[in-house]
Amino acid sequence: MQRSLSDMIRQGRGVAPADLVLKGGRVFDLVTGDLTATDVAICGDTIVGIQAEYQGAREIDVSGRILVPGFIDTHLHVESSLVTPFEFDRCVGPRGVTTAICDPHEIANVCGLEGIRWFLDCAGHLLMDLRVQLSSCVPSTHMETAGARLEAADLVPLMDHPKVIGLAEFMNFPGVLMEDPGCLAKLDAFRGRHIDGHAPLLSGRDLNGYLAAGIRTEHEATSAAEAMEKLRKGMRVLIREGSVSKDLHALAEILTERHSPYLCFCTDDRNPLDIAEHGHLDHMIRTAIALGSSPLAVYRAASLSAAEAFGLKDRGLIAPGKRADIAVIDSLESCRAQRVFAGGVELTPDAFAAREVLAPVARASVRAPQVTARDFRTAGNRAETPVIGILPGKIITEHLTYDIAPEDGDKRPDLSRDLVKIAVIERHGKNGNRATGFVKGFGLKHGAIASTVCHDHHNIAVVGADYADMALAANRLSQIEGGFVVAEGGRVLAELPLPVAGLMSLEPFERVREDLVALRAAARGLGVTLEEPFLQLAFLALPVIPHLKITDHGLVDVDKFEVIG
Ligand SMILES: Nc1ncnc2[nH]cnc12
Ligand SMILES: [Mn+2]
Repeated sequence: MQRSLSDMIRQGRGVAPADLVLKGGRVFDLVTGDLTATDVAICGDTIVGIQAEYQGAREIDVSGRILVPGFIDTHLHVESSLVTPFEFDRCVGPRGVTTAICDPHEIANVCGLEGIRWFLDCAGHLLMDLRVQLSSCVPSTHMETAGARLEAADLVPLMDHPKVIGLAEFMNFPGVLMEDPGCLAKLDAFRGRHIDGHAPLLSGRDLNGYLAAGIRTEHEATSAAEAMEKLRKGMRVLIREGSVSKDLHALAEILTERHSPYLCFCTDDRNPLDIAEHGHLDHMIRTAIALGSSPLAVYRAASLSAAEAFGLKDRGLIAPGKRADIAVIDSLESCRAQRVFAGGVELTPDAFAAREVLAPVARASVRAPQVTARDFRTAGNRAETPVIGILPGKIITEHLTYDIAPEDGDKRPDLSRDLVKIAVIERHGKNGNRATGFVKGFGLKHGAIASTVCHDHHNIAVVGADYADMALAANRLSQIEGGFVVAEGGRVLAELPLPVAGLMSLEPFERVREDLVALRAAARGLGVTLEEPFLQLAFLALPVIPHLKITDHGLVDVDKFEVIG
């Protein structure tokens, strides 16, 4: 909690004992790169003294440890962790993540402002500092049916909320370039404020036009060349390592000390299984150093550069006057957090247990039509068929074309060519739309997988080799308030209910991790070869990521920005 100025001045000067002193450690100085042996004096939520000896009302011995500024995830969707903000706080805080800048457009696509307000309310009860950007593109385009629509007038009343930094990722980049009135109204309302970007593969003059609109960051860069063009044009590049989008290896070469002030880290969408198995930003730090980036460059990206990119001047260094966000780690290279302090509060099980947990919103959010096997037939008299090509570890898909000859009026899955059926079913109770298509890359040989996590409109996505199993999996989602289902031979093999908006579980993150292990095993039993099939499925519906996607309106050629069938 915040102490008086007099208390902080006295404790910083050492004329009064500090509230807390971390003694005997070495601080990693992200300005000079030095590792300096020093006590760290903390008064309330603020660091007040370093590079001197201090006494404290409470003293913790951190001898042999290294102290680094708390890590900042600069772009994520908490919903993609599949747990509530409270469980997300408890899951990643102890790994050193003390600030997270989220875009709640997933829940906003289901229940609009109610979801954003719930996130803002939750943010006031967490130990980490969760900042909530205002979702700029709900729905992401005109080519999908979402549960809500947000215009500039909906967002402006929230723009000065203390937990709001600015406008969240402006994904509808075609809408910006085409001067869509709704897009321009939002950009105008937030003019001069922080606006996050999302412009995968956009370059040249069109990128210049997009940036001229005041958009400042990019987390969708998937190659070093793309990232360098965007750095050179003044964007902050947020290097991403999520559960599906894994760009760290491709971008590690640009993570130099020279570029590090303009580079940050983010996860975007990372589930509790990957967090448990590999880590969160701590995983990115370990990996980036192992790939050859210097610790100075890497820890700057994880904290100081992020703080400066988002105007969070009160953090990013272990220095007097900064928030007491501190990770006590074993070594720079392994980055295993031994103790973590957020705003001077140590992140312990008791501290998490003492939080007031708010009741969820958006229950019973699945209002989809019941479907039958017949609903998955794909009519068509031309054999030439567009097919979504999956690129493992990417959310960018290929626009493939295969000849699939209709049989008794239906284009059926062809497992010999790994061409399986995909469908999207509108589930917000708006119009009952259903669209079908083909996808290559799952490896699926039997059964079906269904999900209400279906970026970003979060309708029902179902992929399968058997229509009856597809119907069973899709209909089961209505019974469990949404989530993931694996079905085969007329039976549900595994499921993970996500009753909050059809996106988040009410269970502890440890339980969700266990359920994900069972789901992935069940999916592998169907022949699925993808490491993360559920999020990979979820992204096949996102019409602001090139090249071919599918929504409840039909197949979307993202490059042409139109529904093609
Ligand atoms: N959840 C998400 N929504 C929109 N664009 C994304 N790119 C990666 N993750 C995304
Ligand atoms: Mn994005």
